[in-house]
Amino acid sequence: MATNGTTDGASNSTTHTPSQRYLSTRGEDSGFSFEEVVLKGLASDGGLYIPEEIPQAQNWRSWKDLSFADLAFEILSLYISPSEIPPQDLKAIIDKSYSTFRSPETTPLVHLNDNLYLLELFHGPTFAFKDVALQFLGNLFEYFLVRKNEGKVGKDRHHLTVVGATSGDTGSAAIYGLRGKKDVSVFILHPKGRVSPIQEAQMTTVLDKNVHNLAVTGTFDDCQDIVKALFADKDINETHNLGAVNSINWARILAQIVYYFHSYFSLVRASKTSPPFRLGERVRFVVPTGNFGDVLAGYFALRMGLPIAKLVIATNENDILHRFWTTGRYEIHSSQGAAATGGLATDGAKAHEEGVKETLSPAMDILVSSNFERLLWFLAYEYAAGARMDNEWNKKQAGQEVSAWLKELKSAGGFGPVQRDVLSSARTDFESERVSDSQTIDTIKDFYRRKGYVLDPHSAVGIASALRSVGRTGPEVSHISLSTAHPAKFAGAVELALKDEEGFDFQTKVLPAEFADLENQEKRVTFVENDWQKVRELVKHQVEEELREE
Ligand SMILES: Cc1ncc(COP(=O)(O)O)c(C=O)c1O
Ligand SMILES: N[C@@H](CCOP(=O)(O)O)C(=O)O
Repeated sequence: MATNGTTDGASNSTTHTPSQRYLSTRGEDSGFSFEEVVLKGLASDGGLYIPEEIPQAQNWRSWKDLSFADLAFEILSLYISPSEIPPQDLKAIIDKSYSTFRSPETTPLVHLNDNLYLLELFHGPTFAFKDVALQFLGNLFEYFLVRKNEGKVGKDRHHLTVVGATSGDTGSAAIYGLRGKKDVSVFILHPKGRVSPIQEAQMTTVLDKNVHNLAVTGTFDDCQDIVKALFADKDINETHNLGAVNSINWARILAQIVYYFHSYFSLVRASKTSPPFRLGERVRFVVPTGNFGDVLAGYFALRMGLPIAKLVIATNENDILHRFWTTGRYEIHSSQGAAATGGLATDGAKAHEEGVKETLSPAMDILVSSNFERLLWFLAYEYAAGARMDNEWNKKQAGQEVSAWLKELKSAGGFGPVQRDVLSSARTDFESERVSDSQTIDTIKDFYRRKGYVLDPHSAVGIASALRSVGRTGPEVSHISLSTAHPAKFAGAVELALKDEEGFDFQTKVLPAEFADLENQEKRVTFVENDWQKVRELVKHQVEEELREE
């Protein structure tokens, strides 16, 4: 049972509905409040937090004409008890979070052709979909800290030490969500030399005292492992109140559910087909996927009752998820690759070096997708529920099964094949695609030639997958493909695809004014080895310095 935070397990059970109480995917912890879950990030048993129940959006049809912020309020209220955040406060946090977006619709839907639509998620401060959740999470952290620290001074104040790993986009979105905020230090680890120059500049040119960029000699998975090792370390956890900005933090997933509903309603309003798309009709969403956070939010929307026919997972050549949906095995290396190298690599760092491919969609160059664990829990729960009606027993079983799978992933580099019913249940809601770099380039070219539209490489992975999906369903099924970043963030891939196109000029056609001088500005970054204990000491030292200067 939860013991810290503003509410305890006992009072939670009376003031919070089951969808407003949280448990760990590894089964040991339950009964947490939203505030506890947001501030802790990762459960102490190493699991991820999920709501005890997914709420039904009974009135979803009546939300059709709501603004993005009003819709967010309706959806978030199902997961956050008013006894924790009073409705007027939640509304104010949401309004503040989306006031920084450049588009009045926040996440506009663009018609590409026939029944194919692109959901532009990059109109926030850092031009990536991460802003949707991280503007909200930054304001949420601030809200909780102000409340915790009321009337407190000096060492009595609760100081949050945020640690996050990034392959480029989460880092800058988190930094823009938290820069200059009181009582928070932010440490962002990125793989040195493996993020795009604009992404690197977006992060390292922020010179606020509470922002620390660490360039790690390694891959994104190494950075993610360091973050998880810090969360698992009692020492720093007890002294530094670690907080998470990666999608291991439940608030990230929660905020992303909103744009599935919002884009569905935009489609109803702006349908270009005859007969038009009607409220209640089912749609397919296609999601460029790395850490499985974005598409998991779609799964929650589906389970809440939004008519989603399928969620299509679009991976690049780092295709662990596509291989799972194809074979039922979740393995860092494909069995073929393992055979070639004499077996599965069991050393984490070595597995990452050998396994991750550098692609033209670098933000998705991820070997192990952390949020997949959350889906595994729901799959394991359904499997258990098929055999027994006892809800509590089923939850326990699900936690144990997830723990066993994750243990095997760690020790043997993979697990599976999972039970046939588990795989078929995964296939009911999801399909998967793998898109190569050359297909990514062809898609960017093709859409520029046909529509004059410049896709970023991640969104192009989505569109290439969407076209395959349309090939299976026929053109009568509507598809919404998520556009996860502005093309200017990935100049290399975009120029490679379009440099020979007549009249194409990156500076005038793609680059927003906000990026024009970014790379020439003063930067601050610390280089670190791929060693979590060294990172721990650095974090401690820099927080101490920061607090001393206050
Ligand atoms: C531009 C871009 N597209 C897609 C993704 C994949 O999203 P997710 O990790 O939520 O699957 C990321 C990073 O996570 C990203 O930065
Ligand atoms: N692509 C991400 C990787 C981190 O994923 P997250 O969604 O778990 O924060 C990035 O751009 O950093």
